[in-house]
Amino acid sequence: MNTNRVMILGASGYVGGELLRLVAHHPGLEVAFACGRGEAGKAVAEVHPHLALAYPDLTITEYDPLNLPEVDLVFAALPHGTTQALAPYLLASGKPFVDLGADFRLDSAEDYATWYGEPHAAPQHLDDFIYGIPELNRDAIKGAKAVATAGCYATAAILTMKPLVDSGLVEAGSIIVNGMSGVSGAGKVPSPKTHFDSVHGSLGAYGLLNHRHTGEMQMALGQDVLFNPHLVPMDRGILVTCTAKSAGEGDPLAALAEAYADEPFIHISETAPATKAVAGTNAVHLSARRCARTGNLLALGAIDNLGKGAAGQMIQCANLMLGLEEGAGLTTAGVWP
Ligand SMILES: NC(=O)C1=CN([C@@H]2O[C@H](COP(=O)(O)OP(=O)(O)OC[C@H]3O[C@@H](n4cnc5c(N)ncnc54)[C@H](OP(=O)(O)O)[C@@H]3O)[C@@H](O)[C@H]2O)C=CC1
Ligand SMILES: CC(=O)N[C@@H](CCC(=O)OP(=O)(O)O)C(=O)O
Repeated sequence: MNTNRVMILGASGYVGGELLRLVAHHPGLEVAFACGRGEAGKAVAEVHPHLALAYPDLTITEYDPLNLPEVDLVFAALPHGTTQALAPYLLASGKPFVDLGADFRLDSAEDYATWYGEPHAAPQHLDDFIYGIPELNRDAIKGAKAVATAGCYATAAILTMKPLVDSGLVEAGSIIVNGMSGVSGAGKVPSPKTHFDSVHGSLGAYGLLNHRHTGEMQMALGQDVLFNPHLVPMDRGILVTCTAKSAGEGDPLAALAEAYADEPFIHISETAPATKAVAGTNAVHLSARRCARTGNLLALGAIDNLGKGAAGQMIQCANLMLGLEEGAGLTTAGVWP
């Protein structure tokens, strides 16, 4: 397999660290530049000690969007808003670009303003990006120069509910997504809400009624969604427990099995999924059933927020864009316990 040289923007962050970890074992990618901001000048082994053996000589560097080096693909795992300023340069360079921030995920500048509370700074480039969930948009991603990979909660909720919606099993507007995330979903910089003392031994809801991932869920599912996120005292993982009123008699588990029969990263089971089984992987574990008493639908999905919810999905998209095998570098099995 040819080796493609990649540049990682945000390499000193949590997702950037996960990208570095996955690229270290990828047969078709190698890290040419690992870029950061405040951590520039430090060794990768200092910023990410778990990667010391994989990258003994690599240093985090600054980057200049006006002088992008010769690379085969750019990954960006930067705070929301940052790539709106970078996109014009990256797109002009013609280099394949996989973005993880929310800047180019939504269909319109109006939707972005609704969910992010600020005007979009580069609305002319919204149409240049394909929404990055390969199980939904594989062919479009293959031909894309720029992909905006989905948010972590959104990935879990969309993959869990879309087959049920597409099979006509869901009464429109009745979907409720209860999402539970590990604290790494909030990035590496602690806040009063993510401080150890706030999270340890506690479970709380946040972002009620207006969490920004609701917009992505509604865009992909084509109907209103009530999304209830919760912060869980664990490092990694997202579980979504979704309910909806039933609009048909079909079996929701069969709908999942049929929709994802050929999907290498999706595992369907009668057993309710849990986050630990997907930790460190690109796997999506799904289950669904109908409540015999109420007739309501229940569907569950588990992913690693840093894996399929972030770096894993970015690499899956990059593989498609570069013409590599879709699962290259993503075959890691989980760990247990
Ligand atoms: N964590 C998760 O599970 C998921 C995160 N995301 C999204 O991915 C992106 C990255 O998340 P995450 O890795 O958790 O965040 P972190 O806070 O852990 O890392 C942010 C990275 O961006 C760099 N950075 C910060 N501010 C700027 C800036 N103004 N200009 C350039 N670089 C900057 C930091 O560099 P330095 O530290 O050197 O200053 C660091 O490398 C975010 O948009 C996030 O919403 C999406 C899905 C899941
Ligand atoms: C636990 C936690 O705080 N999770 C983040 C998840 C979103 C995120 O990381 O951003 P993306 O939109 O890029 O996925 C949050 O609720 O804001």
